[in-house]
Amino acid sequence: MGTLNHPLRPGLYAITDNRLTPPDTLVASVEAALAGGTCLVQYRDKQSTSAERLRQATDLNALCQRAKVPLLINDDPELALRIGAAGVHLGQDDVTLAEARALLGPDALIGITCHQSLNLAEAAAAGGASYLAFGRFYSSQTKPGAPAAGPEVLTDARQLGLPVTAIGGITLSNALPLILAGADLLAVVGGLFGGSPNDIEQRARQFSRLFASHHPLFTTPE
Ligand SMILES: Cc1ncc(COP(=O)(O)OP(=O)(O)O)c(N)n1
Ligand SMILES: Cc1nc(C(=O)O)sc1CCOP(=O)(O)O
Ligand SMILES: [Mg+2]
Repeated sequence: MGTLNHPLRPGLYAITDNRLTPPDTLVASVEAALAGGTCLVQYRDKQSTSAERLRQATDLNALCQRAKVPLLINDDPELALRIGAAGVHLGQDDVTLAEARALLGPDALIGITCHQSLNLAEAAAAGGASYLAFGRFYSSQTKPGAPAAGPEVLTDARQLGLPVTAIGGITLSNALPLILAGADLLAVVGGLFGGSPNDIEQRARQFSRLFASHHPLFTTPE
């Protein structure tokens, strides 16, 4: 991961959720996650109105810029462009990588969902993706219907030379095998923002410690 020319650091990738990080607690929750060492944030909200999404994403972008942590917008390159976010995360049924890259430019971070498929990952890498996301690895309350994946795909995907992200049902108890299999980033919703809001910072710090102990390229932020 560190040999490539991109600003992604290995570590915890926090993803927001309308149910677990509702509008009134969104900023405080992400602030706590950042204080615990989160190194990438995704704003994912499939329920709010466009106006609400604009306001929330704008607030998060200011927070993430202060923390020098990239903010990605799920599904919506136009919102990312409008607020000056670092990039987007796109699934196989979303706007294409080529369209998003054309809109956002060469420096934008664009992550692509590859499920369990090295073929999808190869296509995403050839098309200029910034990272490859695989999952879901465990059962997920946030997205129960996501197709299942096994950790070997993380190991195999490392040959493509892009940061490898794991997602789906990840908690502090089941995260380590994914890091050991080759994940550079662990994308987490429920395992970070579920449970007591008072413990978000501590949970983020414990995820960060797992990376510090087990990922060869982990660095603490400046
Ligand atoms: C890091 C990361 N990986 C996968 C996804 C899922 O994206 P997608 O398949 O487009 O599904 P939705 O998130 O849009 O429901 C993700 N968001 N982030
Ligand atoms: C948004 C999403 N995408 C997935 C995939 O496998 O593509 S799993 C998932 C949900 C992640 O939330 P949690 O950490 O609560 O399981
Ligand atoms: Mg999507």
